Amino acid sequence: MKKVLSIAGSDCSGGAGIQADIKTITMHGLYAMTAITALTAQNTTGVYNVQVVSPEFVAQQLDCIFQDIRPDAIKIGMVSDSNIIEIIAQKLKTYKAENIVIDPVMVASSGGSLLSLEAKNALKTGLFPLADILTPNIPEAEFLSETKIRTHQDMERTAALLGEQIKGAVLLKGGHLLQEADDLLYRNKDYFWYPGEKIQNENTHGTGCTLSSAIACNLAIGYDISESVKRAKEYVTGAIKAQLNLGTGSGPLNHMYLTQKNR
Ligand SMILES: Nc1ncnc2c1ncn2[C@@H]1O[C@H](COP(=O)(O)OP(=O)(O)O)[C@@H](O)[C@H]1O
Ligand SMILES: Cc1ncc(COP(=O)(O)O)c(N)n1
Repeated sequence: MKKVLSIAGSDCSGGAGIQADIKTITMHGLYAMTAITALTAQNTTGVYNVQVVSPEFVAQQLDCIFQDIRPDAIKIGMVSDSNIIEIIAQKLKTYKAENIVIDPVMVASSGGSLLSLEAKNALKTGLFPLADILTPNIPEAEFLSETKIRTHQDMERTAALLGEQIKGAVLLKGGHLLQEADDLLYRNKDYFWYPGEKIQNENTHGTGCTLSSAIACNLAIGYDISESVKRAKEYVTGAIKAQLNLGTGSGPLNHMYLTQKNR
C-alpha cells in the first residue's frame, strides 16, 4: 500500500488541515501519516486560536515517520513558523523525500490569518525550492507575487512569475474567482487549464487542503503531475457537489460521497 504524509495543522472541527488530509488519503485507499505543525481552535465560522508545535517536536515526528514507514508522497499545508519551516526543509533533504506538494496556506476560507510575514519569507527561500508542485489560491498567489489577479490572463502571468522562482510546477487555483472555478497549471513554461464549473455551495472549508492531499495521493500512486491534478480536481469537485451542510459558517466537504453513491 502506498503511504502519504501530511505535514500540516490540526483543524479541531474536522473540515480542513490534517483532518481533511487523512479523510482524503483514506478515501483514495492509501495509508495516511501526519506530522502536526500547529493546533488550531477553529470551526466553520473562523479561526479562534493557534498553538504552534515546537520545531524540535516537528523534527521528532518526521524522524519517527521517515525512519520507520517511508512516505511515497508528502503534502505540506499550514506551517506558520520560520523555525518549523527550516526544520522541515532540512529533514526532507536529509531523507531525500519525493513527490512533495506544497499548499502555501495563509488564510482560512472562513477568514483569519494562518501565516506571518517572516514565515512567508522562510517558505519562499526554504521550502518552495523542494516542491514538485505548489498550489496557491488566488489571494495566496497575490500575496506571494505582490500582484493583483482579476482575469485568466492575470492568472497566467502570475503563475509564470511564481513558476520562474521554483523548480516545480505551480497550480494556481481559481476557486476564488466569481464566475468559474478554473485552475491553471504552469509547468515547464507551458499552461494547462482545468476548467471547473462554479458549484453553488458556500461550504468550501478545506477545499485547498483536500485538493493538495489528493494530488499527493495520485503522485504516490504513480501518475504524473498533470494527471494527478486532473484526478484531484475531480475528487474535490465531487466532494463539493455532494453538499454537506454542517455548522453555521463555511462548512466542510463531503468526503464520503463515493461510498454513499453505492448505498
Ligand atoms: N464553488 C466551487 N465550485 C467548484 N469548485 C470549487 C469551488 N470552490 C473551490 N473550488 C475548487 O476547489 C479547489 C480549491 O480551490 P480554492 O478554493 O481556490 O483554494 P483554497 O481552498 O486554498 O482557498 C480548486 O480546484 C477550485 O477550483
Ligand atoms: C489547520 C488548517 N489548515 C489549513 C486551512 C485552510 O483551509 P482551506 O483548505 O479551506 O484553504 C485551515 N482552515 N486550517
